Amino acid sequence: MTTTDKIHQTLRDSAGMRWLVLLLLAFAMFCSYIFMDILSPIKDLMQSTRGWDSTAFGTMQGSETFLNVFVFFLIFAGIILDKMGVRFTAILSGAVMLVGATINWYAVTDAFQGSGLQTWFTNNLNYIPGFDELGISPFYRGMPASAKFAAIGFMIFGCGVEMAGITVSRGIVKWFKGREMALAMGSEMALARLGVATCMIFSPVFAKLGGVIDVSRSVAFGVVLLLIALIMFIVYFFMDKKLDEQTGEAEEKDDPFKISDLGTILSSGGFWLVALLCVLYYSAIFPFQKYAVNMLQCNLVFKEVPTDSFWATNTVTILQYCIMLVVAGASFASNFMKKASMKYGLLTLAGVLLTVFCYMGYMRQSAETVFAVFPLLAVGITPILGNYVDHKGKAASMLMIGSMLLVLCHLTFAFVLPEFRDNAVGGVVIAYLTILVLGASFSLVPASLWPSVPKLVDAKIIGSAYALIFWVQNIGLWLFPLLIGKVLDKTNTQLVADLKNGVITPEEAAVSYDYTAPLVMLACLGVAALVLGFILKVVDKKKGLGLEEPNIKA
Ligand SMILES: N[C@@H](Cc1c[nH]cn1)C(=O)NCC(=O)O
Repeated sequence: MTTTDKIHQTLRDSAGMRWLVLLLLAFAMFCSYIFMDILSPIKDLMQSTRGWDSTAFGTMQGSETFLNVFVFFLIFAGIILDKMGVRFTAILSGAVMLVGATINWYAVTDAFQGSGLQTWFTNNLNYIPGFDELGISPFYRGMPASAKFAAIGFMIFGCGVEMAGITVSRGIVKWFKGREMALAMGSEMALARLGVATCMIFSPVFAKLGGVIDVSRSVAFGVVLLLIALIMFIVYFFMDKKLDEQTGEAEEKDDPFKISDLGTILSSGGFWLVALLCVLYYSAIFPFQKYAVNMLQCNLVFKEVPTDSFWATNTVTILQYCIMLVVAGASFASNFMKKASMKYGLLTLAGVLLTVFCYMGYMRQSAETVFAVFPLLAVGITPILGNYVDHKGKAASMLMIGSMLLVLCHLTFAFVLPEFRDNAVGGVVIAYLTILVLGASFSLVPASLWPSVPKLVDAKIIGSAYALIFWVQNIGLWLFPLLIGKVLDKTNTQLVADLKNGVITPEEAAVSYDYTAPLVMLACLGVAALVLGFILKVVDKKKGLGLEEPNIKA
């Protein structure tokens, strides 16, 4: 390398620095995905220790996207990102997530119980003029005070996490454009999926640590991770600043946000088809994730796990997690090295380890370790499918196959799994197979949906297009956790009455719900997504949108 080359080299030109930036951004997203579902695997404990019935749980979980949807925060986040640039918005989103998470944590601590704040929240926020009339209030009369206050924290966190999502994507484009961009995006998404598996496994471990149940420990674990995420964003800030000093470019000034962009995007028929497919598909996935562990608890018989010693309780769980890291590492290495033989060798290894993982989960027999395989398969195959779309295309077909698998899985959970309630082995096998197929669906759709957006809108307005799709998606992510909770309480009237009359304990009630109705509702979303996928394929053929074409043409 000559002296001139050295002078012109920026941080972005160094592969090590580029991947370090990706690690910082992806790890921050990993932490935020952990917090997003931190309460999901302990729904039963929220009911037995904090009195959150399914409606309270669902209302609190749905509140995450409330401000994004109804106060249009996601659109503002897009504007802030355009005006202030990636590094400022990254730190802002990290700080917003941390503030929201801390409020959320305080709401579920013992200190909140019996405090003046609890009394205030019990007597107030029962009615929000305007929102109540429309039936979209994030609070209701009789909602436990801890759930109301937690919902406020989760709303603030939700603003931060969606802002972080669009900021990280823009950051990856800034550092990887013209280089390994698809691999970088796939790896970031894979690490986010690993975050979901991490919280499914570790949230209950923290809540039950030492045999004493304390749900606030799980949330505290998430808060600490979000603090680390903020530190990651701060380190990114300095690296990004250095890059701009080296290139002499002003940040993001070439792509400012204009209101007229929204009109351009909204007038595209293809954009609407993809946005609607996105809201239908993700509404049947992310809200389901919040109830899945409890659904398994209600449908499967699990062995009692000893709680007297940490290692007796958690050795298998920790080993499972280590195997999961190996699977994720193998998938990443196979993509990074881009060698077919290496890829299949590592995939075989991942398959073998996955089998061991499932067997260990079966031995350990707990709902959260069974469900933890769901994001695991997505970790393994999302980057590979992304690579397939890049080189072979077929995105519209993959959207249809993904939706079809989704319908199949929800119907199996609704009608086949309950038939195996008294058959410990059969039930766990059906659960594992269905979760693995659902994981494959969760790889097919994101890997084909997100790269299709640039084919439908102009590159100049891609940031606004993603913000708008996330906004439409957030409507479903607000509505469906809430609807699942309400439908659960409405279709389990005997259980709700027995709990009220003291016939059963909160512990028994928490794991005795019949999930058939909510699962059928989610399967219907999948059917609607499938129909839209079919229409998209027809429109693509007629109008030549290029969705079935590869991204990289030889
Ligand atoms: N809207 C984002 C992040 C998210 C997840 N749950 C709630 N918000 C998103 O959809 N990201 C894409 C993905 O596939 O994770």
